[in-house]
Amino acid sequence: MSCSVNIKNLSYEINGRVLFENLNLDISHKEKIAIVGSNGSGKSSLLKIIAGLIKPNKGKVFLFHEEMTSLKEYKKFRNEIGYLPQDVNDFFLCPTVIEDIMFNLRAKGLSKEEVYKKACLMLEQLDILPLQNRNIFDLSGGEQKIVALAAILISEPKILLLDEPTNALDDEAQEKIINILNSINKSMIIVSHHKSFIQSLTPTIYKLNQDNLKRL
Ligand SMILES: Nc1ncnc2c1ncn2[C@@H]1O[C@H](COP(=O)(O)OP(=O)(O)OP(=O)(O)O)[C@@H](O)[C@H]1O
Repeated sequence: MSCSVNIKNLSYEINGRVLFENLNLDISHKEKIAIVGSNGSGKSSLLKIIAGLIKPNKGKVFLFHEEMTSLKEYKKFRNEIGYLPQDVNDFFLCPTVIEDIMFNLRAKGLSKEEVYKKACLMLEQLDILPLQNRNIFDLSGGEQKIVALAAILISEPKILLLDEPTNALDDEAQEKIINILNSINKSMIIVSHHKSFIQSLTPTIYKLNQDNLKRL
């Protein structure tokens, strides 16, 4: 089976505390998996390693069968990975919602008109079109989370790494996110404490527990 992400014997420790050791995980092309685990077990750290934001102490990460030997190596896959951090405060690059959502596609050289149309469509899909001219930093935490997700989804990355995507979202917004993520046929790793949310997205759930990943 073709794999998007392969993790081999990954170990990570921070401040002398081992978060995981010799961890292995394979995520197939277009497979969705969820990772659960108690607070501080290392779920966000694992996602950051896969996203190329921090380096593991040991082990290998392969993206699309290519080994990521250094953080620099991730550059060529920047457009293929959509990483939603748990805390989106530092995520945004532009002051207004519409500018931020348009940023990546504009940077790729697409015309302003084309990108604006796509951005409005994405905002409409997520039911946040009225927010388009708002200053991002005036938005609520939940609104910011949906805007960040819109900014990721518009670039159509091949792998989505979503850290607590429903954190701070009301029931209606959660339902919308579930529908959108279910309609996307991409590889996804979803970290969440929200059981029913996870179950509505994937039957493949792993628990990060006592240094290793166990399939539930
Ligand atoms: N930059 C850092 N400096 C020091 N300690 C860190 C750092 N990043 C993470 N940690 C520690 O590593 C441990 C794992 O953190 P991580 O955020 O990966 O856990 P988590 O499973 O995602 O937790 P939660 O479910 O609470 O979000 C925690 O004890 C955290 O305090």
